[in-house]
Amino acid sequence: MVTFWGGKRKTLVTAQLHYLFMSSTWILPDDLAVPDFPADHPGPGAPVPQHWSKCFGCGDDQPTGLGMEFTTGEGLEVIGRFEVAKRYQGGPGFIHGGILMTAFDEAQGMACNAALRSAVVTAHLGIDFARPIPLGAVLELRSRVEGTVRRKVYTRSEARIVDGPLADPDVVVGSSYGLFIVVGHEHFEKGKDFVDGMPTGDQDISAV
Ligand SMILES: CCCCC/C=C\C/C=C\C/C=C\C/C=C\CCCC(=O)SCCNC(=O)CCNC(=O)[C@H](O)C(C)(C)COP(=O)(O)OP(=O)(O)OC[C@H]1O[C@@H](n2cnc3c(N)ncnc32)[C@H](O)[C@@H]1OP(=O)(O)O
Repeated sequence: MVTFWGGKRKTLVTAQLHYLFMSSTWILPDDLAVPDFPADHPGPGAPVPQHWSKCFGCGDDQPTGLGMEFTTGEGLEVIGRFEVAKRYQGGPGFIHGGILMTAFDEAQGMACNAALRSAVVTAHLGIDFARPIPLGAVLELRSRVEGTVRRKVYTRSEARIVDGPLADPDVVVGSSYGLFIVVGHEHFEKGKDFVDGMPTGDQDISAV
């Protein structure tokens, strides 16, 4: 077992390193509050809209991006999918680790947004790479909010290959834990001189 301090704010992270199982454990705070289930939640299987069209993770107007598509899962879970394109190659034949991390970032951010209906940004993200993921694989990421403390949102996610090469829905090929922070519109105001495109959308949070 390895214990270390992660992030500039010293989030305590304990990683139990095993070779057979996904095993990192992120110690959650004792005062974690579980968010209420939104009254207008559509139930499992409903599409979750992109949060804005130019997003590298989910945007449909971002040709080099991941193009992740999301649906609601059971409870507060969201399910994201994308195919590992050839341009995401790291080692020969396999996904670049940073691409998988990007996908986890997006998926956990979407889980926050679906559960809390608030804009969030990533403060800290941890990842376990459990299996090599081949080009052409279709990855499914299941993500959820574990709880909140003030503006801090604690999230978790697992990835599986559900179609294409090495598909096995019973095998977790990677997992992630993350800390997101709820922010207001003023956070994105700081980017208005650099923004590429004009964020619009029917979600209030998309009109950055
Ligand atoms: C840029 C892309 C995002 C575009 C989003 C567009 C629309 C958003 C709409 C909805 C979102 C929907 C889906 C999202 C989908 C994808 C997500 C992608 C998200 C990203 O990819 S986003 C890019 C990377 N991300 C950043 O660019 C953040 C840079 N950063 C900052 O902007 C500040 O750093 C900030 C705002 C994080 C905090 O600053 P702040 O001044 O507001 O608040 P403060 O410092 O007081 O922290 C409050 C409490 O969090 C604790 N805390 C803070 N940081 C911590 C850390 N690292 N470890 C442990 N604890 C930490 C403190 O200790 C305190 O805790 P306590 O309450 O206990 O005192």
